[in-house]
Amino acid sequence: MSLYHEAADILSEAAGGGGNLKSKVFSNKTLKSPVAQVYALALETCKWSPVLKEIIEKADLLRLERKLTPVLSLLLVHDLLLAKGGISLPTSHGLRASVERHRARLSSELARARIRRHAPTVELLRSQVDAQAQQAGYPRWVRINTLVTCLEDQLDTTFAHFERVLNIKAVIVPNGEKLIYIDPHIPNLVAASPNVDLTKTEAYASGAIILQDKASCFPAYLLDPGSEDGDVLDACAAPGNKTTHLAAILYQHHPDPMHFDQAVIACEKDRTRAGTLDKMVKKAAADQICKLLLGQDFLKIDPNDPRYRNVGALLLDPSCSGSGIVGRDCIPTIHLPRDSIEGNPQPKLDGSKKRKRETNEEEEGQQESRALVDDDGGMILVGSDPELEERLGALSSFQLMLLLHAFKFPSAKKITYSTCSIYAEENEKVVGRALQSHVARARGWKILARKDQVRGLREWPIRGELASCDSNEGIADAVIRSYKDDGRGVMGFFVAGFVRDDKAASLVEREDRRGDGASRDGKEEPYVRDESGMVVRDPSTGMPVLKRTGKPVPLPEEIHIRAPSANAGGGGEDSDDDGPYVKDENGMIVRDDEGMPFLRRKPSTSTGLLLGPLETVAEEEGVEAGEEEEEEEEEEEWEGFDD
Ligand SMILES: C[S@@+](CC[C@H](N)C(=O)[O-])C[C@H]1O[C@@H](n2cnc3c(N)ncnc32)[C@H](O)[C@@H]1O
Repeated sequence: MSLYHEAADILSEAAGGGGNLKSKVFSNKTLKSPVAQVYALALETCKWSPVLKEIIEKADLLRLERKLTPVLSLLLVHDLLLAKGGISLPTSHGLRASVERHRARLSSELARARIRRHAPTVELLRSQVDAQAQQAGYPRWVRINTLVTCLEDQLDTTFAHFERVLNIKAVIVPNGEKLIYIDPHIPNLVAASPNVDLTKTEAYASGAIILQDKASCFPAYLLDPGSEDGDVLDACAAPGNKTTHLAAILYQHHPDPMHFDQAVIACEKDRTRAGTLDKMVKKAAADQICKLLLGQDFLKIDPNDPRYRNVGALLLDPSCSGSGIVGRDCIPTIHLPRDSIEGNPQPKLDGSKKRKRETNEEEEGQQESRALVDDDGGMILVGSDPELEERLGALSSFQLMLLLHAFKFPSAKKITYSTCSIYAEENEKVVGRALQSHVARARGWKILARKDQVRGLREWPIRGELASCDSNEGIADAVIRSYKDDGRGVMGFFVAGFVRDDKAASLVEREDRRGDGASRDGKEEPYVRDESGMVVRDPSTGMPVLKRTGKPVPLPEEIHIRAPSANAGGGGEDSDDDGPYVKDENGMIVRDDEGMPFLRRKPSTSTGLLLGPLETVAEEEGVEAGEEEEEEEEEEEWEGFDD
C-alpha cells in the first residue's frame, strides 16, 4: 500500500475519532512506509487542510477525479504543491497522474488562496498556517510594529472592539469573545484571543502588526541595541521577524532619528528564504534601516572585513530542530473538501480497512521525539534514538560554529544566541562549549548575567536547566527558556546573551594582537610570527619556531611525538589520534583549569604530566594557535544544512 493510502487511513480514523496523531501513527504496527514519513505527511496535511480544502474545491478536483477520496486529495495536493520533492510515487502511477494533470489549475488556486490571506510568498503563508495550527491554550501574539504605528493607535483601531483583560489565562481560554492582553515583559506586544483571524485586518496587510510568538521576541529585546552599538548583524535572518524587531528597537533608541547612521545587516544563506526576508523587511517599512545580504552564508563573512568594522552587536538565531514550535506534535482538525456536485459534507474517507491497534506505551514513549519538523519548514525524519542524537549532534556543532564565528567580530560587544528547540544539546550545551572556547576566553566573551538584562527578561521566571549547565547556577540563571504547554501561551524557546569584557580578554589575545615580537613581560619574544601575528610552528611537533635558531623548540626527551596523520578528520590537533597530549574518551585533549594540555609520557601512560615552565609558554601558544587554526579549518569544510 502506498504512503498516501497509509496516511489516508490514519487520517480517516483521526477525522472520525480525533485523538493524538503521533500515538496513532507510532503505535501502528502494520505500516509499510517509514513511520516518521507517514507522520510528517499526515501532520502537515492536517495543518494545511483549510487552505488545501479551498484549493481542491475551487479547482473542482473531486468532481473531475471521481476515484479520489477527499483525504487522498488533500494528501496528494499537499505534496504536489508544497513538498520539496513533489508526490513520492512513480510518474506513471494512477494516483499521481490524477492530481498532476490538474497542476496548473491547482497552482493558480494556491496563488489565489495566498493572496486572499495577504501572504506575499508561500513561505509567509507557511508561517500563517503554522500560527493558525496552534492549539487551544495559545493566543495570537501580535507585535506592534513601531516603525509604522504605536500601541495606543492599534488599541484604538485594530483592537478597538477587543475587551482588555489583565491575565494571559483569560485570553488563551477561548470563550468566543474578542479579548486582548498587553504583555508585561516585551514592550509593544499583545496577545489576542485565538478565535480572531488577524490576517484579514488592514493592520496586518500594511505591516503595522506582525504575528510573532512572544518567545521569538526575546532575542532582539535581550540584545537591546542602542545608538552606542553601531551596526547590528542578524546572522540567520529569514523570514525576518527578528530583523524587523531589531530595526524597530534601534530606531526607537536613536536620539536623532532624522540623522540615522546605523544599520541592521541581515544575512540569509538560502536564496528562496532570502526573497521572503526582502518582502518582510519592505512590508514592515524597515528597508531604510536594513541592509540585506541575500544568499550570503554568515560563515563566509570575514569578521575583519572593513564593511563590518562597526558591527557592535549580533543576533544569532540559527537553524535548529524546531522542537519547541507549537502545533507540531498534536493533531489539528482536518478540513475535508466537498464534492461540488454531491455537496457531500462527509464523503467516503478512504477505502482501506481499519486496522487493529495495540498501544504499547513504552514504545510510544520511545518514539515521541522522532519526527522533527525543523524551524525552517523542512521535515527531518529521524527513525531512531541514535538518529535523533546524530541529528542533534550535527545541529549543535553547526550552531556552535556560528556562535564562535560571531565572537570574532572585532567591534562586537554583545550577542544573543537563540533556538526554538527544547533540547539542551542545542541550548545550554552550546553555550557551555562556546564559553570554554579559545576565542571566547581570548576576547573576553562572557554570559550576560540576569541582573544586567533588560527589565522584562530579568523578570521572566523561566531560566536554564541547571544540570545542563554543569551545575553552574550563574549560567543557568542567566539563560532564558520557555516551554510550550505550561500555561504561559508561548512556544518552547531558548535564548542566551553574551557580552564582551575587554578587561577579561586573556593575555594571549593581547599578545596575539600586538604581534610585534614583544613578550608578555616586555622582553623580546623568542618565537617567529607570521604576517597575521600567529606564532609559526613546526608542522610535525606543533612546537613554535625560535627566532634565535630558526628551529622549533625541542621537546623534552621523554615525550613521544608522532607526526599528525594525514587524514585527521576535522584537522587540527584535537583530531589527531596519537598526538602528544592526553585525550579523554571523546578524543578531546585533557586540560587543566588554565586550559593547559597534559602531555603523555613515553611510552604512553594514563598518567599525564603538565608542562614545565619553559614548555608551558611554548605549549600554551601552541595549543591556542592550534585551536584557532582548527576553527578556521572547520569553517571552510562546513557546508551547512540544506534548509
Ligand atoms: C531559525 S531560522 C531564522 C528565523 C529568523 N531569525 C526570524 O526570526 O524570522 C534560521 C535561518 O538561518 C538560515 N541559515 C542557516 N545557515 C546559515 C548560514 N550559514 N548563514 C546564513 N543563514 C543561514 C536558514 O536558511 C534559515 O532561514
